Amino acid sequence: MTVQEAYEEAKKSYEKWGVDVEEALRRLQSIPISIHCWQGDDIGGFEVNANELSGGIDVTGNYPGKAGTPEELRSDLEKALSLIPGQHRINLHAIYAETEGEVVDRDELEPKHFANWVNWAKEQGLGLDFNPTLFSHPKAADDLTLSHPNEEIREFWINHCKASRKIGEYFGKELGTAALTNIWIPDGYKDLPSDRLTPRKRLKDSLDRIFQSEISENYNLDSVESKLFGIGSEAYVVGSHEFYFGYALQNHKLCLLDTGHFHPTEMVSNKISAMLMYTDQLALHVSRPVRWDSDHVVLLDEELKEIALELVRCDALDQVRIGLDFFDASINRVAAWTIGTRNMIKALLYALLMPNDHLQKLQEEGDFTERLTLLEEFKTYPFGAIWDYYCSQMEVPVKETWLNEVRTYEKEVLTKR
Ligand SMILES: C[C@H](O)[C@H](O)[C@@H](O)C(=O)CO
Ligand SMILES: [Mn+2]
Repeated sequence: MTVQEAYEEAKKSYEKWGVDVEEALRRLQSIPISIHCWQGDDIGGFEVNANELSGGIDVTGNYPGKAGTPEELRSDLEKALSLIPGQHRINLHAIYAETEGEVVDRDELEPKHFANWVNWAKEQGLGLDFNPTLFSHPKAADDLTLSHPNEEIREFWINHCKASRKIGEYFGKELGTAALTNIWIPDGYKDLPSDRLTPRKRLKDSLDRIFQSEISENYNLDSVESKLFGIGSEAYVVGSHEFYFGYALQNHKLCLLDTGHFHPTEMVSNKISAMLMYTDQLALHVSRPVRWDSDHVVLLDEELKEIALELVRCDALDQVRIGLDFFDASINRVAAWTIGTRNMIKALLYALLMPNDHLQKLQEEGDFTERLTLLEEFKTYPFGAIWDYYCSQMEVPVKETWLNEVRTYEKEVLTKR
């Protein structure tokens, strides 16, 4: 059976339940995923005086072929993008600035240091998102930044975040699509704090100062990313979920939920509808924690499907900025991007193909037997045939054939680095 024939058959099964498959595919095509550039070089970046990775995050593995220059990173991204259906965004960190050999400290970064990224994004038809980098720097050596008791250090990081918002604004203006500039800080303590409040007061003050200058939301949106713990901040994290959700609500910012930043049994899928009662925009870092915030490559697992289902059921696809955040150096990095991003898109397709209106009605009527029956039976509906057809329509490889392209790229490009 051809991909087309399998699709036609599969389509009929979904249509029996009133699912508009063509509309689902049209909708899927319009959802951009923000792909994190840092999977390509183990969060190394291109600073002239680069420092060791810090901030309580870690990349494990030593797979050969890591990108060592901006050109290599862009080439690897292009390869991954050629295997992923749809038009997407690339998420950059400040450490990916290109300063032509000049040492430019982070508080002095300017839009011009990202001009090559912008030109490349224009050529590729991509949007760009941004993150100030508040780790891997001598002024973050003690893993304290925006909550630092030393005013000079805190000021340095405030200025870095202000500079970052201007870079986000520049992306938005140049590319015609608002950048999301996301602040994540490592601040916290390894052991029990004797004062939880004072660092949080300082963080709030820092954020107020960072966001003082108005930037049009047509160009830049700001998000704040919470965390539960990191390596070296096991006992206390200043920017906790409650802290940032409150801040985001009060200051009209986006609260960013990283799926690896909660207790192991606490599910982000269960938070989306609750938070959307009080805010009209959210952001996600989809990751995969294994025992801890390990940032494994995203799988098409139950939680990923549940997140996608929530976005569809809440009609929130235009309200939630979907970004990825994983870094695995134990496998081919282009394959890591491809697997994780294809899985995110697959989960969205899975959710769009559910008879959601009917399932909602069943719940309202109290028919939990049919609700459970359908939720389970749809797991084995011929979703794969629709996915294959989507890939072929979007001119990317069908099924696992994309791996041949990665293998060829590895042989011809990556192993020669
Ligand atoms: C590199 C990223 O900014 C970082 O992973 C951050 O988003 C995070 O999740 C830290 O745990
Ligand atoms: Mn994250």
